[in-house]
Amino acid sequence: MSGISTFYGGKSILITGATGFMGKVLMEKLLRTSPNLKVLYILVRPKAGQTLQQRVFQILNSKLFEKVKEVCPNVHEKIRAIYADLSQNDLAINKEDMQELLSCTNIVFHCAATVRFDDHLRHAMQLNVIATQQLLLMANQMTKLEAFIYISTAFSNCNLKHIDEVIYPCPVEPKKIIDSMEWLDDSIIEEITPKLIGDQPNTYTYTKALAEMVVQQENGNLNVAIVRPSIVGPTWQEPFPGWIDNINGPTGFIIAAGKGFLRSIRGTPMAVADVVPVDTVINLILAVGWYTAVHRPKSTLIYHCTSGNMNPCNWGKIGLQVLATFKKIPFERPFRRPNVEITNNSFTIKYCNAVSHWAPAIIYDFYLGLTGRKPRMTKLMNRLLRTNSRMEYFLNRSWEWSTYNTEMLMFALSPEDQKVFNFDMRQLNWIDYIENYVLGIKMYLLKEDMAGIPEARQHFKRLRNIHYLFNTALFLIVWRLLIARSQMARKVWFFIVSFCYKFLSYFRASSTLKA
Ligand SMILES: CCCCCCCCCCCCCCCCCCCC(=O)SCCNC(=O)CCNC(=O)[C@H](O)C(C)(C)COP(=O)(O)OP(=O)(O)OC[C@H]1O[C@@H](n2cnc3c(N)ncnc32)[C@H](O)[C@@H]1OP(=O)(O)O
Ligand SMILES: NC(=O)C1=CN([C@@H]2O[C@H](COP(=O)(O)OP(=O)(O)OC[C@H]3O[C@@H](n4cnc5c(N)ncnc54)[C@H](OP(=O)(O)O)[C@@H]3O)[C@@H](O)[C@H]2O)C=CC1
Repeated sequence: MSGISTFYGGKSILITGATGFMGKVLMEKLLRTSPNLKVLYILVRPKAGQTLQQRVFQILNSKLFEKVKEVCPNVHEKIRAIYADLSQNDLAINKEDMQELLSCTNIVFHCAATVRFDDHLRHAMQLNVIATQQLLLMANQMTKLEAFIYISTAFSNCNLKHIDEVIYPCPVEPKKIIDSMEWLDDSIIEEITPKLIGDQPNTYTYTKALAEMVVQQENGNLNVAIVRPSIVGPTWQEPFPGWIDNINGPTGFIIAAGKGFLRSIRGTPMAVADVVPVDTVINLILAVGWYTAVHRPKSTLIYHCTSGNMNPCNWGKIGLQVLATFKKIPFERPFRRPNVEITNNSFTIKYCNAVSHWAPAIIYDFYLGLTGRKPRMTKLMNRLLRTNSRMEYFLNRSWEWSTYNTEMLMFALSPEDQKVFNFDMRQLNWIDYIENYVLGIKMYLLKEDMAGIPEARQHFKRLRNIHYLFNTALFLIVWRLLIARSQMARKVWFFIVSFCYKFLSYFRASSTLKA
């Protein structure tokens, strides 16, 4: 039996962000490997017209939880959804619930955050920093608490090139920024944001760095650890490969490429693509929870969950593999044949933007307008290019993260735990992973039927033929115009035709002689 699974048995565990991408995988793994855990408290807010219960019901009835139900049929009873809104100062948890949390919780996994790069600093501060402070305040009053695990990001110090598993001080103390949020109005905050965030690329990485400082400063005597994953991708192995449910990070680009909207991405092909599978991240988080509670390290340990140092891949390779996979597993009804170049060449970018992005979008919108439908392609193109510009910072740089603590933890695990809670990135085969990534997007995000693949392949062939036909026609038209207007073009044309004629005559003569 796995020691980590046994450890979580009988425990009351509080998870924030359980309805998010990583939170769902965290709940799934906990319930599947420790079905005898006491209770999972999850802090949830109502959303999109759904109550807390409806949201939980929907999650538990999704494909992700199918295996859990086999080992833990009473899974619904194990989850206690508690109303909370992390954007409110007291987290909006009612008194009775608060009492129960304070007296029963053994472990806290704090995953909730706003992961938008361009959030208003006030909102990002509230969610990522102030809510973390509030949770620490609660944690300090939890009588049975064994460990508090904060999920940060490997990019919280992306202004540095080499990042160690330490907390780096921020230029302005988090407390000062928190205080200033109370009296500064939104427009002033907007004005001073670039100055405050300094060499951080956005409010997300900035507030995650501040939150780490808050965790360090306000942890009292708690057993605290911080996990820093890099770019989290779909599941690698568990509960099945390729599961994903949002379009963050590279996923949105893969969809836009597969549907034929996106033809070029501004980035450096050789830059390291530090993607880590979500199940690997969750395995590390659970191992960290166990280690922190059982071994009680004297200081706050930080664990990097990255791939670049152990098993690097770059954006260029990912792009090529994604394109190769589209041939095997095409998306349905693409706008054009998928073909993407990741480049920093400004001529190529400008050419692609004009010819491959804006021109088809404008023509298509014109066609939609003519046929009485609402134009939408130029709007979509605008958003895609804006998203690319927001991600550019991460697509043009490579970082080195040290992973001593993560490696130390790997050795601290029993052989059984190393298997059940595997976070060894060296074992990842990128080709298989990317293939499952594309497949997962098709099945779980786009909800396309696999039975439609032969038809999609036919559609691809038609698009390819249209592409060749269009290019040939374009070439002939341009050439015809050139010949009509330029003496030089006529000479070149005459030379090519006479060369071909001579070559053919020579070929025919030599074959007649042989016969
Ligand atoms: C052959 C293809 C090969 C492809 C491979 C190469 C691709 C390389 C991509 C590399 C990306 C690198 C990312 C690195 C990130 C590292 C940072 C650290 C990791 C983390 O800790 S955080 C988790 C990740 N966070 C995010 O990914 C950002 C979240 N999103 C945002 O911040 C905002 O959405 C964004 C991108 C700033 C856009 O904001 P805005 O313009 O206000 O638009 P909306 O949010 O309202 O969305 C509008 C529209 O766009 C869709 N959308 C959102 N995100 C993406 C996306 N990543 N790709 C494509 N489309 C996206 C969104 O759904 C909306 O569509 P609607 O139709 O609903 O209007
Ligand atoms: N995904 C990635 O690539 C990476 C993520 N991380 C970190 O991992 C953690 C989880 O990320 P991920 O799962 O991708 O993020 P998601 O955006 O998928 O999930 C965010 C979670 O936070 C919750 N949340 C947001 N606002 C509130 C609020 N006001 N009140 C209550 N809950 C709220 C969301 O709830 P709701 O469903 O109601 O919106 C959701 O459950 C974050 O801390 C992030 O910084 C770190 C590195 C990379």
